[in-house]
Amino acid sequence: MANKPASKGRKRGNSTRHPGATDGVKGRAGRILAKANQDGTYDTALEQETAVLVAVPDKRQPDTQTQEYLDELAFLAETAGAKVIKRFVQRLEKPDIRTFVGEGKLAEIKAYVQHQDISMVIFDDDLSPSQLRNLEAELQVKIVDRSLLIIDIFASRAKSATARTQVELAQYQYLLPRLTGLWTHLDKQRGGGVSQRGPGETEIETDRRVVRDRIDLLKERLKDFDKQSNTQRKSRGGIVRVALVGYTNVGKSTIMNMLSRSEVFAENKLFATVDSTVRKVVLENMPFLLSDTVGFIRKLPTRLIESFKSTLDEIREADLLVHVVDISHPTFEEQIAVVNETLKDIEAADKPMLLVFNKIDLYNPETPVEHHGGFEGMNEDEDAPAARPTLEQLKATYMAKMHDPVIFISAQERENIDELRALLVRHVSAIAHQRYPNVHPISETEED
Ligand SMILES: Nc1nc2c(ncn2[C@@H]2O[C@H](COP(=O)(O)OP(=O)(O)OP(=O)(O)O)[C@@H](O)[C@H]2O)c(=O)[nH]1
Ligand SMILES: [Mg+2]
Repeated sequence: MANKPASKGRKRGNSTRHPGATDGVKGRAGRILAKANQDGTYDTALEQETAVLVAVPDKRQPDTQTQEYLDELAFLAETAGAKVIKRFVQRLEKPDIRTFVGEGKLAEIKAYVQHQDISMVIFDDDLSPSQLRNLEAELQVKIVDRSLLIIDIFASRAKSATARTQVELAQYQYLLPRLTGLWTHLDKQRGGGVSQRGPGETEIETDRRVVRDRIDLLKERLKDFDKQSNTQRKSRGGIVRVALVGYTNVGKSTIMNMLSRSEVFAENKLFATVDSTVRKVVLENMPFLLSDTVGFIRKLPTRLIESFKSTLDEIREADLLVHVVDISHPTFEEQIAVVNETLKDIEAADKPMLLVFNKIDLYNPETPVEHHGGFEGMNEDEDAPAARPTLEQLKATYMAKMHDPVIFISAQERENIDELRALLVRHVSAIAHQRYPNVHPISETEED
């Protein structure tokens, strides 16, 4: 499958490549933290990589929020297999155009990285190609930005041919604008070859062409997958389609498993699900298709959204969305907003929706809120801890404020699950009756 160009005599680094990566652009479209096996599967990194995180919030962003964003970045890094050793924060009106952080902070990070033998520096934002280059040259370690980290996790999780192709497309699209001569110093470091030189402009041009060709090929391949899945979807007939959507790690797969008694991979890591899974569920004689989809996250790279079009079609074509929220998460309100924004981006925002607040077993009003703007009525810009509302207060607030139906459950502790089922049946039936006014639900015996 690989479209391998003749090597230009440049020495190969460690083969941390995506199976489809081209030799000419070695390593760059590969996983940053894990090695691809011969069979195309991935091992987690053999030696644990150590990382420092860097955030450059603007001056108005409260500290607690910065820390929460960094908590999430640390969780992402951990999911990708790296151990976070330290966090650096620099408040700036706007990031430095050349090196993202200012000169002094850069020197501080450099000293730390060298002294502690850190293997990578992870930025909570996306870096421009030139910032990335300058930082690599300056810090002499792997530089990872938020997009690359997320794409890397997706790469380790994607199982189906479609998801793998989508990830590979995202990898090459990320890589293309970043192909420049200065990339090679890292390989020099790794390989240590004395005679290594950076590639000349011609080689870079060749690399770019190879990558562009690859992108075209992957897009073509995805079109074919699209055709196949369109046919598949048509063959599903007029059965009502429900999609579980939500921020990553909120419990979508757990709910899917519970409702469909299937075994979808659920785990306390970000992006446990990258492939979408569709199951037929029958509740109270009402059949419908339930799909579990990839979780959303703050600053999900748009490229990734674009390349995951086929996966996101499950959401786009659903009749009903079940928006799952982790109510125990300190920033759950922001997560709701991120999900709604992403739904808008993929043009799926105007669908009927049920809002399911999950993990009520973990919700504890005693835990002080140590961040800004988590709840109704809190001062958005106050850093001072405030009391959390009780679950009852939250329920009352949300029932009153949302125009979508709202339900509070614990998928893990099986709390309020019958109510969730009843709510689903009610809404699915309404859609089915609207579609086929004269057809009554099938009985269990007729099913299948
Ligand atoms: N305490 C508690 N944990 C839960 C509940 N529901 C799910 N979890 C846990 O939350 C973690 C994430 O659950 P998943 O079902 O994988 O979440 P997801 O939304 O599918 O996540 P992604 O696929 O990564 O987007 C797992 O460790 C679950 O066991 C719940 O009601 N209470
Ligand atoms: Mg999942």
